[in-house]
Amino acid sequence: MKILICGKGGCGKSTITAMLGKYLANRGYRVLIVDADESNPGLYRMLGLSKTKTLAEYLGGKKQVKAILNNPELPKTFEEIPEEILSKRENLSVMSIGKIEEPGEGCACPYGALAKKFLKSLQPKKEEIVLVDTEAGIEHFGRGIDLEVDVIVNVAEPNLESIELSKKIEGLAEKADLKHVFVLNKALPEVLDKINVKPDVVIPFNQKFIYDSLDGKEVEVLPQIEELWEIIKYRNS
Ligand SMILES: Nc1ncnc2c1ncn2[C@@H]1O[C@H](COP(=O)(O)OP(=O)(O)OP(=O)(O)O)[C@@H](O)[C@H]1O
Repeated sequence: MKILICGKGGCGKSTITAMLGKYLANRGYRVLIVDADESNPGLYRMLGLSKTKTLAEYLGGKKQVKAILNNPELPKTFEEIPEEILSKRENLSVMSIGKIEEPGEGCACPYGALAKKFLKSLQPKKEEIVLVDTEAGIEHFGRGIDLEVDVIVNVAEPNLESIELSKKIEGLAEKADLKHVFVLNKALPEVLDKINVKPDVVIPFNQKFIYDSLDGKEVEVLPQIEELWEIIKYRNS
């Protein structure tokens, strides 16, 4: 199964991706986390893993990626993914599509196109799960990355802008006939009375995440992730 995690900037996409990845790996699934956010540095830290070469670097850099996109030979199975782009712990792996590193290096579109082709090519087996952590906003819908996954996890935090964006994501997912799960993250007591949407899963505000982030520690899996996984499975059945 391929699952994409999206939402407004800072709503907790990487935190939820990391928690879900760790939870599923502990349950015995083979998990591949694909970092498709061209600017996000936090995901590897949250998993307690170190960074590796990106897929774009492995292919020879951005210029090379543009050429390869016309005729890509990309992995179809987990086994075909080059070891040097994977950071691993037991049955949990993480890889990155490509990062913006230099001022004036141009837009991230080639990385978006590469992410789409990579996800289209990769066909996970029954006990294999691919989790895609996207960049903030809805650019990935425009790029068609969402069309390559089975379920979308739409994350919002309790502020008007984040909830409005999640409603837009819900509308786009419905238009494209995509299965989706709505998660309200960083929820504070009584916040549900103040918002006009009903989340599938509510993840509470957890002060420990702030300290863990400052201390460079990996995230601990909250109990609500089990509920999230049950709903994902149900929506995908
Ligand atoms: N449930 C939570 N309670 C408290 N803090 C949280 C919670 N979830 C995430 N955070 C914190 O919010 C911040 C942003 O989280 P995260 O990096 O996961 O968001 P993101 O949506 O991936 O961000 P970006 O859009 O920059 O990629 C981090 O400091 C993280 O520790």
